[in-house]
Amino acid sequence: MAEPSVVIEHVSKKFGEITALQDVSFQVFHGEIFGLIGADGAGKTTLMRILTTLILPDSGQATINGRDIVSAYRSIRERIGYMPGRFSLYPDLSVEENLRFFASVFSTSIEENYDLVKDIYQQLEPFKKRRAGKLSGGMKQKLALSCALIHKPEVLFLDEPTTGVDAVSRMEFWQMLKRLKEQNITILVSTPYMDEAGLCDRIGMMQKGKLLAVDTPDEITELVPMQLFAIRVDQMHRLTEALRSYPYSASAYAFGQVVHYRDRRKHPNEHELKEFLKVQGFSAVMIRRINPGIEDTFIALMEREDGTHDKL
Ligand SMILES: Nc1ncnc2c1ncn2[C@@H]1O[C@H](COP(=O)(O)OP(=O)(O)OP(=O)(O)O)[C@@H](O)[C@H]1O
Repeated sequence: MAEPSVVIEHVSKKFGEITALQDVSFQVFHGEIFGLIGADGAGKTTLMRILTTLILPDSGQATINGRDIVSAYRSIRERIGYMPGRFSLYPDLSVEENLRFFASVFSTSIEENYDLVKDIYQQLEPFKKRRAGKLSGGMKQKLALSCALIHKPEVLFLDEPTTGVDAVSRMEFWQMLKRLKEQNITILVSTPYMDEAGLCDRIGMMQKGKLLAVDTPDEITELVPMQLFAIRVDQMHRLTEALRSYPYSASAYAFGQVVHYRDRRKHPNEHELKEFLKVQGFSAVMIRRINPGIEDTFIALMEREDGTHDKL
């Protein structure tokens, strides 16, 4: 097992009455891509801000490559890169000026660490005189990543780097992260996209300031044993509600073109379920057994945490 790079122990943070983080503990290993997933307000940004030494935790501790985030904040800042969720560039500076600025803050130059950003920055070079504010979403994101990397950080913190970015740029971005990982950079990245969660080495699922689970994408889907069905009918808009009223229903939610239905019996009876739906007036009922994905597991864990159903 690799050595831990980021160690978080019992970190809590409140803003007035709001609990942003509650007793969060986990580790990120050297050279790992660790994904934090959670809805808006789950506490992902607060955790990133604590780890990047921008705000202090109320309690608990954390270290980055052995350095304490409170007492050693200066040396940590030299060793990490941070790409905040909000636009972090200077819109009136050109592409090149932005990168030069971030390099100078860390007393380095573009030339000195060009190798690390070359893959990414090459794509921006034709636009290097363009003002950052005038770049497309995907290009802004590449520039922000270049700026976060230009001082050759040991650990990279990326807060929802692909939000609002088109699908192709999202894919390219993840390929870049894989290449950075190969250079032994540890990456902690938050994302609201479940398909991206599947690209991480391990993921942490967060809800309302709590860490619900940490595991590899494959293993995490085994955390909540469940029998899941993908169901399609002629009148999809009524289906979720009808399934929720079925006496054995644990949960039902729309999932793309189908509804994912979880039954709370050990050995659910598909035939009965089909009959029930027919009596409810549905036709062309198609029921398929499926294995839970990351999102299904996350929903099940959230429901369990919320106590919205105690049937699992
Ligand atoms: N400076 C602050 N003052 C007051 N409340 C805050 C502050 N920062 C965060 N919060 C609250 O703490 C909770 C966690 O917010 P946080 O931004 O960490 O969540 P998040 O998972 O990153 O979501 P988002 O994607 O919306 O940023 C939210 O309820 C938020 O409103």
